Amino acid sequence: MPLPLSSQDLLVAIYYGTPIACFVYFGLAFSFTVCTLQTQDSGMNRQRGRRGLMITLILALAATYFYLLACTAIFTAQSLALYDTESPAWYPYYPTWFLGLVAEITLFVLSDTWKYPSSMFELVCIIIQSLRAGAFVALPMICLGLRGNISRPYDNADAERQALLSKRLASNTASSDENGYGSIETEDSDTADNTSEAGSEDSWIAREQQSKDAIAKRLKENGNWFTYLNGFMIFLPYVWPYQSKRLQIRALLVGGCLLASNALHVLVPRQMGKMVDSVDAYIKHQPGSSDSVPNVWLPVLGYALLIFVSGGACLGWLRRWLWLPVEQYSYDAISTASHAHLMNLSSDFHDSKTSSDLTQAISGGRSVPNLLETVCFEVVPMFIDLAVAFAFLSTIFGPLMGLILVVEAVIYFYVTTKLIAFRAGKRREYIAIYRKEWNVAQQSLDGWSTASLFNQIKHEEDRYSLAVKEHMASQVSYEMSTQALGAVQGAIMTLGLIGALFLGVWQVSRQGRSIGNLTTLLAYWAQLQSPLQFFSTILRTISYSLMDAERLLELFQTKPTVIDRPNAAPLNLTHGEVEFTNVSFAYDKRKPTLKEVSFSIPAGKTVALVGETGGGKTTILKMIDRFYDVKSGSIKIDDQDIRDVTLQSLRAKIGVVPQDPMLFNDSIMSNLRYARLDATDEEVFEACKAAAVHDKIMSFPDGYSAKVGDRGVKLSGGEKQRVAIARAILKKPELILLDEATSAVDTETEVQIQDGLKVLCRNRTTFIVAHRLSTVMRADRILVVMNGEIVENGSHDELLHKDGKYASLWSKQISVKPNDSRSRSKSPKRDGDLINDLSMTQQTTTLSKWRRK
Ligand SMILES: Nc1ncnc2c1ncn2[C@@H]1O[C@H](COP(=O)(O)OP(=O)(O)OP(=O)(O)O)[C@@H](O)[C@H]1O
Repeated sequence: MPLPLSSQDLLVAIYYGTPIACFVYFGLAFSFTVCTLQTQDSGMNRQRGRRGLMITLILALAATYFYLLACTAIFTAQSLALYDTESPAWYPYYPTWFLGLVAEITLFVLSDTWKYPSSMFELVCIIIQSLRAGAFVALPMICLGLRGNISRPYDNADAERQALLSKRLASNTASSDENGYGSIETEDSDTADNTSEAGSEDSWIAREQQSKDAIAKRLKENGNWFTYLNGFMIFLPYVWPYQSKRLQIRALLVGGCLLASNALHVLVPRQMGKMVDSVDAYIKHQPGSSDSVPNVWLPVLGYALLIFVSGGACLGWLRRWLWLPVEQYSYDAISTASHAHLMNLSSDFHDSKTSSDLTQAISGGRSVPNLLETVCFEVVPMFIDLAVAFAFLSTIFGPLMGLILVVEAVIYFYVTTKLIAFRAGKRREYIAIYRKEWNVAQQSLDGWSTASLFNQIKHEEDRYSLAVKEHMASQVSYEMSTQALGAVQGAIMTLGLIGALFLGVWQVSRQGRSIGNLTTLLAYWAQLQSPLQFFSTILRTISYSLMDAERLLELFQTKPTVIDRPNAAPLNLTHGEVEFTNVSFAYDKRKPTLKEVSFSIPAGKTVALVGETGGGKTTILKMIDRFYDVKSGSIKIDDQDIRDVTLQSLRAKIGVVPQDPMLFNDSIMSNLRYARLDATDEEVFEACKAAAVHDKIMSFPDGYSAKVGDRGVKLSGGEKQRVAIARAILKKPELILLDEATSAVDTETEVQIQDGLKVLCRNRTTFIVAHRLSTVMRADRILVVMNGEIVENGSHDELLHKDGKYASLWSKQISVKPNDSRSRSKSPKRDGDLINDLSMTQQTTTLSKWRRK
């Protein structure tokens, strides 16, 4: 019985509309769950059997729809999503099953064939339709059964919005074979366990893992990708030129160029089709017919024009020209901001980072503009291209052609993402082995003299040769996995092209479509493949840029711990009296470094800090120039708490000679002038003479212009220390901190330096840290620092008299026991020298004198 027209229309509408509605709904809802990290609960993986049943049922559904590609696509996508998601949120699934059920029942009822099945085929169709309806009912029931089982042991309210990261990323504890959706599917996402293993050996891998963990942690805290990405808004002022209208216009014009490129991606193949059609019409034109002769040159000109506009000579060039200043603006803004931020962070930050961490943090500054450029210039145009292509191909060749494209793209993206994750393990292994080879080479070359001394050159050769072989083997494995990725991608694209060609050729040969249309299809299809080919590169760029951006964000969120208080005044240093009151401090709160340290140093006096190594002497100096702030208590200079004065004014008044002076890789002159940039050459020479280093410098072939090498490696330890002393003298500070300033010089040079130091320290409050007690015995006050406490305080004579810790240290240094009776001569006379290495006889005499008293 023929159906009324309205029922026919309804049938067609349901037949085609339902899969489209399901496709759109599932796509959007699933994407939303991914972006908001929504999951059901973590108990789902215990129900693997039932989940497997659901996946099988959905795949069977997909297979039964072989004649309706959209349905096959949607149910295949559902089963893949379910397979990939450990704890899925179900709302993207239920409505599609419900719609499927309603559509099946409606089609079943309206088609009437169930009443009078006229053939075996129709009977089979009825049975399949019934089974499908049954599956649509069974699926939610299995699902509800799962939820019922899960809700018992788990608190659903809490679990409802758990982050669906792969376990490793989310918690950094358990390992998981599967990546949850919502996780960052980076190249390395499946090889975390290897990472932690290699991490201890390879800082690069460890750093990468740290960034991933940071991303996972912040993602979990934020609850969804939108808020997570919103965290990067802190960088917006550095990326978007707020201050410059000119640059803003340029950026907008670049957007225009991109849209023009999208349009040209359609127009060029379309024009090619027109060109072919015009040539075809020209060939077919009958001489003498009433139709005008088709113009073949106009379409050619049009095509040539479009090709020119879309090429690097026009649009490409224009886009680059417009964008370059914007790119430079963001590079300038973000690099200088991150450098300035780093330079203003406090000691606790700098002490905890390696120099490569810090330089990477600055170079990572490019990551944010990179990320934005990749998304704006590659990802967004690629998706616009695909959307336009879907619309264009569906219009010209019908919805089936559009569907072929969508299916190809979805499969391509899915498989590429999975294969990239697989390849990541190989890549990590390859990089680790490559770096190992490099390390072996470097170590053996660096250790050439040791290898020669121990006659191990052959051993080093074998070691390197083995490392090269391992490298080669791993390269084969990595290259093959890369080729496999390319091969699978190529196969998917070829299958897509074959599908499109079959449909196109069929339409041209059987449905009278023009040959130009086929040309358009071929050209357009080929053009669409190129952005897809770069998808894996884009994915990797995004993944690395995101990691770098995360590091940069962490850096920007780190605040300096030592800062000027509001209304801090400049330090008014009149005399230089220093007072510590109950100062406590700890680098790590689990282990106190200074405990209730109190002492007072009158203006212009010299105080020496002595005691066991690691006792806290250097820390006391670091507290004075506020490399760290006290945790409790206070430090006052001339009655001003140093936390109430500006950092700049405090450090301007202090001259430091550190334990291990750091010199810049520049000339000696530049290093010396660093103390006072406007110092004249004569002043520098005077300072160097005072530090007994002038003659030494003059003996270098390049004199003061000699380069000191990285961190001053080209100078001996003693030369470096003397340059550091000269630098401190040049600064003309009012308070002086000498941290084992002469530990690396010989006794003779030390005697030379003492004159310079005498000049430097005269009438200035001076702190000296020293291990050689003979160098500080003339100090006005000696503080013995043990385990973070001042255990003794007094002059050299007083402390020897006390017969305590200092006396014991002194006796050890001069190799006599406290009650040794060998020495009975007189104490050395005070000559006012600050630093003086006494002869052994003198030292022994001094101690013995006090023992006798
Ligand atoms: N930046 C830091 N972070 C963590 N701990 C630190 C840091 N600097 C020093 N320490 C620890 O603090 C303690 C005191 O160190 P400090 O350098 O003040 O000792 P010191 O008395 O000067 O030793 P030395 O005579 O060997 O120079 C030591 O246990 C040291 O390991």
